[in-house]
Amino acid sequence: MTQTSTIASTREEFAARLYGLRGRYWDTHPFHLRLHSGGCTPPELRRWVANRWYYQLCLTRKNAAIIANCPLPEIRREWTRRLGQQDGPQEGEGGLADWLVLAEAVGLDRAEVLDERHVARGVRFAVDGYLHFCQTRPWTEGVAAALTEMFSPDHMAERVIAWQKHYDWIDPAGYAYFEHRIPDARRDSARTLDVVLDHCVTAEQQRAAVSALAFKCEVLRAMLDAVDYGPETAATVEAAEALVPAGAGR
Ligand SMILES: O=C(O)c1cc(C(=O)O)c2c(n1)C(=O)C(=O)c1cc(C(=O)O)[nH]c1-2
Repeated sequence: MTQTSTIASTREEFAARLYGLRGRYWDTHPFHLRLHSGGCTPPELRRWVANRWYYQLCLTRKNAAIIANCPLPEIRREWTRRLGQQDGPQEGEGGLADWLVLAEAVGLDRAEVLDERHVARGVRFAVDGYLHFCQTRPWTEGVAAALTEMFSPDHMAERVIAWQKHYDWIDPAGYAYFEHRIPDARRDSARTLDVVLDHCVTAEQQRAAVSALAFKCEVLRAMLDAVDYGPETAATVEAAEALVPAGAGR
């Protein structure tokens, strides 16, 4: 029988345990490797962008859930700043607006992103699972799950270089999202790590934080499994209704 330790790690050991999950980050997923090596077709690249939209949409809601679950005013005050990052101070500004510019830069219409027609069912389940996790777990675990951002800046920077090299048909205006996000992610993730190290101090809390970060790595990789699988999307109401024989039940 394996014994789970009841002795908390030191701050340094705990940070090393969190960094230890680096290998499970989505940068090494086969789809990302292919995307960065120039092996994706334009429709595949568009599928990645249209599916990531669903993740971007979830970010403000999961941050609001973390705030709702947190009893500490100083953390709530600080986390509130993150609510504006995707939504922006007004219409047409912020991360979501930048993502729509990216979508157009790769040849998608705004409408087909907004109506989520390309969102794969696996992406929907993975992202909804992440939101549910942040809504139902202690706030410290929601914060720990955001630590994938520690691994994201280099990956995002490599993405921009790879796309510019291999997909020169992309309108450069589309890179604004990553240009804004890379410095923000460096700053946010350093702060997120401090919050986790400060507030997860018992062996149990530290174990839960490591497991939250592992879960988030699985969420991100599951999204890519679904994007890699193909263009089949989740059944919409319209698609379900199309299966009903004409006149049936009417
Ligand atoms: O493009 C990427 O590879 C990537 C990864 C991640 C991540 O690792 O969670 C985020 C983002 N981008 C991102 O743009 C973003 O706003 C973001 C917020 C969060 C989070 O968990 O709070 N992760 C990420």
